[in-house]
Amino acid sequence: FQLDELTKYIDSHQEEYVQTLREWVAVESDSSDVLKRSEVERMMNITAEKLKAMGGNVELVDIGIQELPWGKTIPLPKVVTAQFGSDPAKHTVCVYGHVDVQPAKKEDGWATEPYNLTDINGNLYGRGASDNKAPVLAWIHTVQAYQALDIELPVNVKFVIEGMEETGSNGLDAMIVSQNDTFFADVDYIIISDCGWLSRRPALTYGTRGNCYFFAEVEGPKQDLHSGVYGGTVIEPMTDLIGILDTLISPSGKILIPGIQEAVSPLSDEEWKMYQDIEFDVENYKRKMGVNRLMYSSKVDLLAHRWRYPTVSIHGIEGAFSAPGTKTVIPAKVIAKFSIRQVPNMEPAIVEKQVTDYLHAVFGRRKSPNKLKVTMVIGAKPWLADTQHPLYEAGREAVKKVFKVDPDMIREGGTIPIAKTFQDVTRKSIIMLPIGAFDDGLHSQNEKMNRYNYIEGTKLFVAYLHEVGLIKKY
Ligand SMILES: C[C@H](N)C(=O)N[C@@H](Cc1c[nH]cn1)C(=O)O
Ligand SMILES: [Zn+2]
Ligand SMILES: [Zn+2]
Repeated sequence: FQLDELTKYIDSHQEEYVQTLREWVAVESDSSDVLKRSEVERMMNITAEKLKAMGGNVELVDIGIQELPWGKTIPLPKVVTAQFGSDPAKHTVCVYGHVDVQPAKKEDGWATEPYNLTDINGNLYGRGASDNKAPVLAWIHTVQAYQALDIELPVNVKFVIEGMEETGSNGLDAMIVSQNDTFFADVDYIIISDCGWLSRRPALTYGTRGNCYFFAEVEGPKQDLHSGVYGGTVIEPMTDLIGILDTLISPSGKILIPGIQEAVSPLSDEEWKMYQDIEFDVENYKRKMGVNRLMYSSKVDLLAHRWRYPTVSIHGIEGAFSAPGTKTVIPAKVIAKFSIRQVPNMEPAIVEKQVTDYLHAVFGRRKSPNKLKVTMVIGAKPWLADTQHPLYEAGREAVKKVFKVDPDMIREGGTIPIAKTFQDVTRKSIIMLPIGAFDDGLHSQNEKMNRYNYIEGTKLFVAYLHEVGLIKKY
């Protein structure tokens, strides 16, 4: 296996790889903002063109429309599929990734322009750099490196690249179902590189949490009111909303919604031991976040609550006054956005009912004349893999070859909404092979991808394809 040759090729092309990442980051492909939809479309076209230029069999698949909360519809961004090689004697892997991003504005507190990739001491700052543009590019460059050196690909490689992951992968489930007997028929394994390591040690990821994302809307007066003129006489929607939000989770992190905590299996002795053996520097974790105390102090508790217990997060309130200044208004309608990260044994449909029933019961006790509406807008399931599968063995070997260490076996607290659908519909095995660093700041200000992770990650992918090619084909 010509790993040295491929490694040299990757090293000598790193400036070109960074430049392509710069071009990709410059596209504001924020899928949560419908006004940016044309940018997401542009990003899908750029991705398709890149794969076509490499000789792939590429399609832009129409996945229908998105229903917006206010009754309108808009087309969903097309999904890019591509294929390199169709040798029946080889395994076929399907690499999944996304090229949409979370929102970002300089005034959120970025030190650099979020859509202008900026290299500071080998940190490539930019929205979507780590989540998930660089890892997608690293996979594309992997195929390109094999092609450029005229080294036969050890496996057939397919790609599924989408533009709606950050809003729950709308439309992708249906596409997988409809193409299960066509595009996915000859796929043996699915590879996802959309998460990060836990420390400086490379890792293989075997689980993700799901996410149930809710809107809770409280509507009262027909329009906003002067708080001096009307305050004290009107029952304020915001007060109702804050009141019910405060009943979701206790200050010590206990979820108060009946049925949620009860569905979760306790940590087994084996898991406890595994977590205990993982390298995880709690002090560094706190320092990186800029906090002096966490919800738990032990490493095992922290990892368990990050990976395999559910949690509630409150993200924001639409309609609330949030600009600088001192506007004295009583908002007429406010919509809270909160989500529950769930774990195996929890079902989004059941969580939806538990949350809706509970909030209506709590709201009912307030005897408010205002109206409450609770909607679950994303119901993404958790995912768990079999770490004894040859895909993981191949991962361990590839990490050892490239980084000269054994990988950590970790779970991811975040969600890859489509992972469980891939598993259930295609019945193929999945591996998550992350290349992001532990401190990349996904979804946050100053997101970055380390040049080191980007380039060494590409080498890892090159080695990984070789290892998968060695798995016995029955
Ligand atoms: C882990 C992955 N890179 C990611 O950031 N996923 C998002 C997906 C999501 C879940 N609900 C809405 N979007 C995440 O975990 O927040
Ligand atoms: Zn992602
Ligand atoms: Zn993300």
